[in-house]
Amino acid sequence: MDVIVRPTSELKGEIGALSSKNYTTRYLLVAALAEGTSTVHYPAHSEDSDAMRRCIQDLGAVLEEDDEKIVITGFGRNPKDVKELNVGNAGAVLRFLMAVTALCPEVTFVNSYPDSLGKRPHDDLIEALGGMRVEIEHRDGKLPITIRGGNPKGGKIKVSGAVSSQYLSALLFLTPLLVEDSEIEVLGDLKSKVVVGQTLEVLEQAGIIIHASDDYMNFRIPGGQTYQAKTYTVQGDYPGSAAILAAAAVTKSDVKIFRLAEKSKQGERAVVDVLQMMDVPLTHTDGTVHVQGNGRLRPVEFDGDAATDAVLAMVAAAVFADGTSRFYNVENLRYKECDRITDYLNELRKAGANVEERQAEIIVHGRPSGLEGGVEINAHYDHRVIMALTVVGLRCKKPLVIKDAHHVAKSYPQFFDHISALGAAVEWV
Ligand SMILES: O=C(O)C1=C[C@@H](OP(=O)(O)O)[C@@H](O)[C@H](O)C1
Ligand SMILES: C=C(OP(=O)(O)O)C(=O)O
Repeated sequence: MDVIVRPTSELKGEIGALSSKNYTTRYLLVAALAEGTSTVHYPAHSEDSDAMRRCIQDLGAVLEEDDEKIVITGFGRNPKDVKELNVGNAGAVLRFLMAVTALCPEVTFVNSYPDSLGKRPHDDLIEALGGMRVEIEHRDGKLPITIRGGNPKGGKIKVSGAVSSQYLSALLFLTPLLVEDSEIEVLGDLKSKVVVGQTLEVLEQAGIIIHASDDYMNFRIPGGQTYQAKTYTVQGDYPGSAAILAAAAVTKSDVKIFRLAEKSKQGERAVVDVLQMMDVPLTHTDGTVHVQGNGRLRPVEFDGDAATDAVLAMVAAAVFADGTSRFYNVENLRYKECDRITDYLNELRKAGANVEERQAEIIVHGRPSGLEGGVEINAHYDHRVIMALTVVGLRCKKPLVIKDAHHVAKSYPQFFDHISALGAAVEWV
């Protein structure tokens, strides 16, 4: 399904933030790894969180849910001997479960999104697991992937963090369950380092002990641990809310988003600071971000690795700034649902934006007078491209048609409902 985004000058109203995708996937997983019954309040409902829900059920967790919570009885360190798992298009879910299914005799992860997740690399995790007595069959580091485990070993483990932090997080979920102690050394750079903080926070809440160096490059994990059954509450999601905040920043607006904790470990919380640096009038108190935009923005320079899933939304805002913005240290955006540098900038250019790419940088020459628009946008299966181009469409002179906009449901199925409730002229066709 496609969406038409028509020029919209004003946004007004209040919404509750969607629930965090990254915390939901983590809480569901630690609940499944626990022996006993855990409760997750306010879980996200999106394709990615549903993928984790489906897979842990396939692996033997028992779930009961109502509108507000999921009650999960875990399988502990004994997942069911399942033959096949389908994670949809969810990268983090795939990587976390590639590690956890090392406890199973043989599981194949199918390739249901050949043009998106099917193109993403998993070599660094495959290599690390390979050194842990796990045999892996794969197509050049990509899906479909078969994991033959059963009795993985700990000890000294090395993993590269240069492409994704998800490989390290995956090993942090698995290693506490191993018989022996483990030491994980991260090789090269560690990208999206802040997300590892979310993994450690959740592991600690689940009663797991991990000794981490301050720079997250070395870890000591005692073996033989048990995940405890607990009650968790999922916080609001900054990466999805970043798109709504960017939309409020590029229009004349009076928009409030509730449930965005000031003290969150989500790196994308930085979107609030970045918009402030861009002179967008806003306040952030008691978990509410209140934007009173006037459509005028100053350019900004920002290390995007600190807020990886909000970069596209911030770039969309910078498209209308009165000068040149630069988002650097963002190479790993190339290894997401699409190449979020080349593919995304091509779509922005179609709409009329003046943008340049480097291997690890996005440069935006702002056009405060707005863009021409009047074109069709290829979503590249990417929810964040869809949301960012919606922001841009609000300030195009002619409508943008976003093809296959239903892929927004990967993280934020209610996105178009929320933005239209604020007054954006968007329509499904
Ligand atoms: O661990 C996680 O849940 C995630 C880690 C990040 O990926 P990378 O570490 O690959 O950048 C982020 O972009 C993704 O949306 C979710
Ligand atoms: C990249 C993302 O997710 P994943 O890596 O889990 O597919 C995202 O949500 O933007």
